[in-house]
Amino acid sequence: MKPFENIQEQDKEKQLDSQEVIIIVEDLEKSFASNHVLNGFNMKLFKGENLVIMGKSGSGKSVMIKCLIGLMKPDRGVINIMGKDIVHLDQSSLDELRADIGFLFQGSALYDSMTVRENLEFPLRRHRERFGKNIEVDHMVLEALESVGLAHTVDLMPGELSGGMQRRVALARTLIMKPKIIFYDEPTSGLDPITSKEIIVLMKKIQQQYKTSALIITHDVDCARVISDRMILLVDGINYAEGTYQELIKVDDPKVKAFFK
Ligand SMILES: Nc1ncnc2c1ncn2[C@@H]1O[C@H](COP(=O)(O)OP(=O)(O)OP(=O)(O)O)[C@@H](O)[C@H]1O
Repeated sequence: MKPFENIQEQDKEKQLDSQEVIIIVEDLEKSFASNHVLNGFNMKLFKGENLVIMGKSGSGKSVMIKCLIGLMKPDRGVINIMGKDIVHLDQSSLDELRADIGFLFQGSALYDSMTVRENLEFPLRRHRERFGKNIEVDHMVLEALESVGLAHTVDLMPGELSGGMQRRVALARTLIMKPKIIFYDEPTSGLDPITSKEIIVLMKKIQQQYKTSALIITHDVDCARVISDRMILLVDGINYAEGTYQELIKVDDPKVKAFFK
């Protein structure tokens, strides 16, 4: 099946071509026996943008992310992140690169037996060399918590926080590493609409404050509408349609329409 194309998107592509590209994915293929999950997926993430990828359950979003972070080898294709060829990178270079990438995954839970402060200190201690000997741990912890509006929870245990607050602390734990790119996997899943909105607003604020580039996987159309500068719809293992939310909702193609019902 030929990917859906639209003229506005091609114009946008020309405009975006002048911007710095942070991630390039070309012709990505990944199969499990006869299950062809990715069939030539292409993607570019531009500096400073929030790119949303939507795909129905089982469409290969997690497989794609695993390939991007080097946890899974694609069968074919190019993955380049900040100039590094991920598919052929050795383990230590991969670890180094991953330190520049923040993750907020569904499973990125806090450590229940540690206070909020200890949870945030944990990645800092693991990557101490990244910030040098004289890092001001207390300051960094509070700064990260302040940016998610939760400085007052620093000495609480995760169990004393609501689900939404826990997710914000997990986000602070990601931010403390000063990532250049953030991967969000279903950032609003399991949250009520009001809390989801708070997280979405926060993600937008973080993009502006930290100048991060973000790849966001979500099923949440509201989240996609608010957060995305651009969207890719993953269908049949390819980037079936691309564009801004406003462009895509006008597309008269049944597979595209199915996303916005
Ligand atoms: N390690 C694996 N071995 C075999 N098949 C796999 C493996 N990982 C993923 N798959 C298959 O790849 C397909 C895509 O899975 P993936 O988890 O990427 O979907 P997804 O789009 O993230 O779905 P969801 O939105 O439900 O999380 C599925 O058919 C899944 O069974």
